[in-house]
Amino acid sequence: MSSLAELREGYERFDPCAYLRNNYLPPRADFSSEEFVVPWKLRCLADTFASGEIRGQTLIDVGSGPTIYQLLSACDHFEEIVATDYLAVNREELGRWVRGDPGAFDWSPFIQHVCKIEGRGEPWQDKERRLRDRLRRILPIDVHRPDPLGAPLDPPADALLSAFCLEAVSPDRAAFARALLHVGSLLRPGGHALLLGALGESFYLAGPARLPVVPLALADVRAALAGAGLALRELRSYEMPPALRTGVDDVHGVFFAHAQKPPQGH
Ligand SMILES: C[S@@+](CC[C@H](N)C(=O)[O-])C[C@H]1O[C@@H](n2cnc3c(N)ncnc32)[C@H](O)[C@@H]1O
Ligand SMILES: O=S(=O)(c1ccc2c(c1)CN[C@@H](CF)C2)N1CCSCC1
Repeated sequence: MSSLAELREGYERFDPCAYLRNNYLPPRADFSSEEFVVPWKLRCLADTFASGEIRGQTLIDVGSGPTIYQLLSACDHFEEIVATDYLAVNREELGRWVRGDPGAFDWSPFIQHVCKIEGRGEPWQDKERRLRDRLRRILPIDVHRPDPLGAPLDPPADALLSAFCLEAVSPDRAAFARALLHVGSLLRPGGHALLLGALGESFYLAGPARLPVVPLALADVRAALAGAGLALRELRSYEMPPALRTGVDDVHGVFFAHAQKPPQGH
């Protein structure tokens, strides 16, 4: 079993470029069929935001890493997007994309796919510009702290999103549940939490880093949400096809959870 110290040491070797190459370029970045993981994951988010129920001033993304795909549907429904990560190298990579620096990762295939499935005929450049305009803060975070940002978010977020973070930074299921409780404190009463994550994964590679992951089942996700006082609205899962098991990790599936913090006084 890993420890927090081992995890922190592992993340000091995390290479954002290798991580992006492993997960966000072909074969995993395959948009050709709804059966592949990218369309499934982006559709989960697009469908959830399409209702219009989840909206407000601020959405916080916990453990953003060097990626922005997870924010493409959200950015139409919040005035401000706050990205967060533990590593400066990831916050710097996000900053390069926001500024449109040369050499920043090209997310255009993901932006084009989201515009296609949202079905409004929106030019992908418009969505790219809107996310760049609304992604205004990129903050350090540690989900193992009761106050993950070091100070309360004022005002609390109207929505929280987190993708492939909590299980990838927790040594065991109890730590995963505690981390969810900690980040839940960033959310206002009545706010929505959207979680994407790995099922049955025990490790992943990011260049010289080999990171331990706590292998989760759907029951563990349910239990952690309940323990964090978040009422489950929807829980979906996807089985990773053999073609997408490329050796960069041993992920078996992906989950998508939509939960809600009870309104004040409940
Ligand atoms: C597997 S990556 C997920 C990145 C991105 N959200 C995605 O969907 O691909 C996990 C992220 O958690 C970050 N991380 C590591 N330790 C953390 C901690 N204690 N608190 C918050 N984030 C942490 C890492 O820097 C990394 O960017
Ligand atoms: O599901 S993915 O293949 C994916 C995306 C990210 C990750 C994994 C899998 C599994 N290992 C995680 C380590 F924490 C990170 N995917 C990559 C293309 S876009 C949709 C998400």
